[in-house]
Amino acid sequence: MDPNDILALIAGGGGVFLVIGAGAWAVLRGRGGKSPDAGTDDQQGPEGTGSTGAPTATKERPAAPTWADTLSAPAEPAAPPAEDTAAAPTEDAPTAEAPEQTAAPAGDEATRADAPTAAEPATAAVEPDAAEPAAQPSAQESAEESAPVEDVAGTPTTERPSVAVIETPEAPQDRMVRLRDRLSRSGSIGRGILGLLTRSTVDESTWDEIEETLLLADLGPDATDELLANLRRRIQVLGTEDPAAVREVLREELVGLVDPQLDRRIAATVRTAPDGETVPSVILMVGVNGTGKTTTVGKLARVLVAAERSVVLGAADTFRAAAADQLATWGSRVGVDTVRSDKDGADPAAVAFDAVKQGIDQGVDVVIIDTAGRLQNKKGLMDELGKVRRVAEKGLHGDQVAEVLLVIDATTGQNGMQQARVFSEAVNITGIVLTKLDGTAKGGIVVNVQRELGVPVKMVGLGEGMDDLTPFDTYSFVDALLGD
Ligand SMILES: Nc1nc2c(ncn2[C@@H]2O[C@H](COP(=O)(O)OP(=O)(O)OP(=O)(O)O)[C@@H](O)[C@H]2O)c(=O)[nH]1
Repeated sequence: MDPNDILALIAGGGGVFLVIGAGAWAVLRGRGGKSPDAGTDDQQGPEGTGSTGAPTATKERPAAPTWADTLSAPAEPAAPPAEDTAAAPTEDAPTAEAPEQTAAPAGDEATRADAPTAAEPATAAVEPDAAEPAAQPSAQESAEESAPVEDVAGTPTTERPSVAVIETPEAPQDRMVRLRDRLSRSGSIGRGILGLLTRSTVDESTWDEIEETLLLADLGPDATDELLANLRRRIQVLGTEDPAAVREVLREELVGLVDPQLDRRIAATVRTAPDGETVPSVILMVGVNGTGKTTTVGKLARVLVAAERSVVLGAADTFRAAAADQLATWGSRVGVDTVRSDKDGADPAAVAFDAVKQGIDQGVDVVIIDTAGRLQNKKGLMDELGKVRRVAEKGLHGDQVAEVLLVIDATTGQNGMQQARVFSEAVNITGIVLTKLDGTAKGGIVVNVQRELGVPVKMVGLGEGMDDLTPFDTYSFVDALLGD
């Protein structure tokens, strides 16, 4: 992106925060050169400037990440495939291991872009499990090995798009502007709290009201306690006479909670498998039915096509017959093939296998697999998602699924959080897509879900439209919460 465009974007979004220092600008320019799509319009680096992430260090505001930044996760697989079910916890013992692994290390974002570490989200969630090495397949795997997948899948078919009607997705900058608009329209945590904090007297009942506001906004108890403690401390020193200063304190604290340091990139290019073969990045889309999985797969396919990545879609949501049609329609609009079964209720794992196979045969960058979310209990969910993943990986020449993105409906509050927990215990999630953020005033769920699952929100859905998907940007999000 042209530097003037970046400035225009920032200035258009929030004059209050026009504090881009020369250092931040230099970092932005420097990181632009590392974009894999250098020379295109979208060259700023990912959010986070290499600052420590402490609230007081967030005055500088880097430009929002573009799709080019977001689709730039390291392409090389770091480890042999893991066994999901081996690592999965029992019904009574929720796991806490995924969170630490997937948070990006604090430090220089620009360095990480060039030198991926094992702790990065694109690879960390598929670390080998010592208890059950991939070289010793389980009984379940052996059974899967001996059963030809076509038997359970029906005949795999590929829905080929008509070439005449391929659409061009909207530019990323426009999405950012809409993100701000829609969030600020849907109400704001920040405005309510600011009103309370700038009262002439901020007493205990005021703090109680602030706490209630934060909890109602789905921030979650831990983050609420932390924010309250920090605000109390800082407001005590600062006083409440200067509304602009109070607002800045609140902004800094919210930015710290949302955490600009998290690595929100998505693996979306071909990778070299352990045996030297070139394979696509496989993205598994999981989540409860109705959260927006199929829609998000369609939107993401558009984004990828706009970024000149080749894509195959896998309709592994075989529970709902219309889901495959829905997916094929999305694909056809941007010239992307959809692999599906001709049999209702076919084995989703077999469809995933076929999609990966076709992706490899066609030499595409990305295979996105849509899954069903209708599972009665955690055991069923683990079995199904574990199998989809394992079978998809059978064709990957020793590589692993690159991303498992959990789609969460932001309007579902605590219910959505509970579902998110179950999914993250069933399969190692590498990132979250928060949909329907356009329809809720409860933006606090971003903080809550990141803390709870230990993985970053990577994208947000802002409507039912084809281009209503955007990379998540901490600073735009916090500005939107604060309102203008
Ligand atoms: N407002 C809004 N609606 C959305 C968003 N994302 C998806 N939807 C809508 O949510 C509804 C469900 O979306 P689907 O993509 O079918 O959900 P799914 O998770 O695939 O559901 P199943 O196929 O039943 O598992 C549709 O009406 C979508 O248009 C969003 O970001 N904002």
